[in-house]
Amino acid sequence: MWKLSLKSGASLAKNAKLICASYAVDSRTTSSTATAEKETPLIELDPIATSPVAQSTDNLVVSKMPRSSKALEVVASKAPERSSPFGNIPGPHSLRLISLFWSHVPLLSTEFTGGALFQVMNLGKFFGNLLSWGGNAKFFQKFFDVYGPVVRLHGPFGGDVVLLSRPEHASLVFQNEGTQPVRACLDSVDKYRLQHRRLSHAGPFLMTGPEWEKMHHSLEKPLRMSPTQHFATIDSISDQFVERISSIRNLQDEVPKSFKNEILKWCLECTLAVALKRKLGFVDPTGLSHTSDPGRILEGVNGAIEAIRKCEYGFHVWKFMSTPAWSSLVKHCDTIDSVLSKYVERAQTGLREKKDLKSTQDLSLIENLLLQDDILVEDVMTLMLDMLLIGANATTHSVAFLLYHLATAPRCQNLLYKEIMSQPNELTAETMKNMPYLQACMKESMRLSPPIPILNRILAKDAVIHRYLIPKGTYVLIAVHLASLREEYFEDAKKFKPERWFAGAVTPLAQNLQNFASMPFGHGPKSCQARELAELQIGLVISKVLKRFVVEYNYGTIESSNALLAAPAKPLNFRFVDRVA
Ligand code: HEM
Repeated sequence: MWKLSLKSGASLAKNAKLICASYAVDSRTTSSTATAEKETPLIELDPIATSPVAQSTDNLVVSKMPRSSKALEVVASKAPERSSPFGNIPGPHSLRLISLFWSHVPLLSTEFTGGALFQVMNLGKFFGNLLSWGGNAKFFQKFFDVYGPVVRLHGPFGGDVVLLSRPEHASLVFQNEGTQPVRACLDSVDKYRLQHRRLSHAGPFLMTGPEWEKMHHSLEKPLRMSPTQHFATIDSISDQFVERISSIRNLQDEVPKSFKNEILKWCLECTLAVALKRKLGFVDPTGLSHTSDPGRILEGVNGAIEAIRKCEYGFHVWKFMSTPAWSSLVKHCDTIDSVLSKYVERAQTGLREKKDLKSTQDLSLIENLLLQDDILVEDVMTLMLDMLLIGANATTHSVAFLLYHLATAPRCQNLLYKEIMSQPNELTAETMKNMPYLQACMKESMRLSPPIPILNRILAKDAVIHRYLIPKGTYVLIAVHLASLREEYFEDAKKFKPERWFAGAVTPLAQNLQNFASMPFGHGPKSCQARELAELQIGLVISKVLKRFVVEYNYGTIESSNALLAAPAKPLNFRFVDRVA
């Protein structure tokens, strides 16, 4: 059905070869950087070995992220004989000065440097515009433009941060992460749970080691089953959302500027429907009362996200004294917790009353977890909070950006509409798998606007990256958004071109590189556990919306905001025009 542009494939294949050369050079031992550029690659990568796992849908294939790349493993096994010491990695002097100053203050940790980095971005004017805030996650590019592909930010006590963006460098970090990778994030949430609430664990996003593995394992089956198990509920919530769009439009068919909140309500309803197996009424056609349970959760989620952003992206003073942002975080997380605890108690009572429980098939996600001996009730609570704060917000932003990209690419919107109309009237989890253009649109939108634009890891082992020896324990930030916008990996990188994801559009080798250049759901054992659920929710709601409306956006370009969770930086006053039958 869909034909592919092999022209772009040829050019990407050429780029892929160049990048292969750079893998080889990175992992080799050379004393001179100058001669390295001229050397031929040590290893010719086998395109078959590097072919990504592919998901076949008739004659169309949309490539999936490979769990690990054999080609990259081969490269990693070539141990370097010589490398440049960590201290040689270039980085900004202004941050070095700041770190010296702050090292006199008895606080901080590695995350301080991350916090300072974002703080300094806001103060960019004091640093000759070098660090000026670009309005979105692309600000890292300024560091790479000045210091090259590997940048070191100096931490006060040696807890330095290394910035990376190239896929070949990211892949080396992932190869070194082992079976229990460590992701450093959200110290404020960590403190709220472990110190303020005195819980035993910090939640699936923040946990590490064997405790994380246990939680991860417990979540695996219920999350894998949830797209089929809860399809009908998500389907009906999405129908309600379409009705809500219809009812909140003005005479010009535009929805209010606060439309993102409407998407969030749809998403919270879907997320809690999976968690609790009940609808709470977020997408009520008559609107939401502030005092209702869904109203309080919505306010709590919006408030908590804003408070976490303030805590994480400033100096971490809240670690030592209460600040307004910290108090707000506590207040909003407590609110969500108090509402949700009621539902968890009901689930516990319900389980006690259920006699002869033969199958877990019909249980909600939290019932599934409550039945497991080694999962505490407080773990279930933190999981739900993580799902609402991080999962639901990431899904909301993905829907918002996909609507925007389709609105500004009418040709693609039209092709997708045709694919939707070629499906049976009632969509199912199975028929949705047979919608390759929809899948390609989702992939392309998340490439251009990933909801989580920066991945991070604490290095589990020493690694040689770009011939620098980076020690175990270093905090590494990977600006995945930047890689996905580079021409070496994606021709016409800034354009929305879903067709680029079809099998055969590029060589398998180039496709493998693209997969490491665009990682919206992360990579490896710590990658997103709810990817299939999130993709189903997004695909279903977009299909329903496009079936009913033509979507337009008339207010220019929407960039991503500068945040851990990248949100659309402008109001989403889309125009939804009824399709003429
Ligand atoms: C489009 C929506 C979503 C995106 C783009 C997304 C993306 C991500 C990313 C980038 C990570 C970190 C990966 C890494 O460090 O390698 C992650 C982790 C995770 N996500 Fe998602 N996510 C989405 C929706 C959801 C939803 C709806 C849920 C829950 C219902 C969820 C549950 C999780 C969990 C539990 C983890 C932690 C996995 C672990 O560390 O064991 N995500 N997600």
